[in-house]
Amino acid sequence: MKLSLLPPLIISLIYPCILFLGLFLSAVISDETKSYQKDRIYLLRSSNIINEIFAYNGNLVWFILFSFVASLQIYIRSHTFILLPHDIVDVDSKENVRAKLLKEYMVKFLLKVFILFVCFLIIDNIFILTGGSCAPGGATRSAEQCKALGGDWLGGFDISGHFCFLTNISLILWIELHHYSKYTEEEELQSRINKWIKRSLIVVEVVLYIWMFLLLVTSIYYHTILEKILGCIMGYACPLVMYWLIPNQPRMKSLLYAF
Ligand SMILES: CCCCCCCC/C=C\CCCCCCCC(=O)SCCNC(=O)CCNC(=O)[C@H](O)C(C)(C)COP(=O)(O)O
Ligand SMILES: Nc1ncnc2c1ncn2[C@@H]1O[C@H](COP(=O)(O)O)[C@@H](OP(=O)(O)O)[C@H]1O
Repeated sequence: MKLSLLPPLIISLIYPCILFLGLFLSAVISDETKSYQKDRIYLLRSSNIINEIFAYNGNLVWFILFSFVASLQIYIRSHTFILLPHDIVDVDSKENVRAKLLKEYMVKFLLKVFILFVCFLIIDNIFILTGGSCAPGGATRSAEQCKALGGDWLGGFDISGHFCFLTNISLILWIELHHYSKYTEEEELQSRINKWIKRSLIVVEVVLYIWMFLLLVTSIYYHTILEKILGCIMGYACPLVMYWLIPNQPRMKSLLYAF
């Protein structure tokens, strides 16, 4: 069963499930065992290559995958116009569809950047306000910049950036994959999709599963319970705005989206 065929509401339940599974495992595994495992098992360390590539460079990974899925949707939706008899659809409407969809995806990208910027502004300032800082003596108020400066982000209430970030970027891709799967199914286009596109979509889903794995590790081995729960809740900021708030505001939807 392809997860992307499930309704977005069902897909969005994946992340609380990962959180609570991790919280359960974290509760049944002793702190000594968790500490021993983090020291001995490479994939549980903060410096592991999967965390470095898919979390710390997650924005680049996400941008590549989002650009692919967006381009695919723009192509397939305007391509469907080409399949219709020209007396129904003229070239202008095909170009018009492409322009509208391009605008929609540029807006979605900007919204993701802006919403994550606000989320991490909140996370980092709560950390600072609760006594946290970048050590040694770093003046930065950003966890990301602190890490870039080689500092240690210590001492405050540290809402999980991994849960906030990876849940947001994953849900955007899951919902776009759902829109694509639903459209190709409705238009009976599956047989017309070449194997390279199908293989590329599998790569997108593999990355989504890698992000799920990272979040399970986060939930078992890192942070306090409340830091993870709040991080997971903040993980719904982008999908709520992009796929619920705007689509349910007709004027905003017509201004910002294609249809
Ligand atoms: C017309 C459409 C309307 C759109 C709305 C306005 C659009 C305007 C666009 C932008 C507005 C200005 C916003 C400024 C953006 C400046 C660029 C940024 O700073 S975006 C950065 C957001 N932050 C992230 O993406 C953080 C990613 N997080 C990480 O990489 C973290 O290191 C980690 C989560 C992987 C690990 O966290 P840590 O706590 O362990 O360090
Ligand atoms: N799945 C995971 N794998 C490895 N390290 C993780 C992780 N989830 C969180 N961490 C580490 O836990 C710390 C806080 O993460 P976050 O706030 O993003 O949830 C970060 O370590 P550092 O403090 O060494 O950067 C981060 O790398």
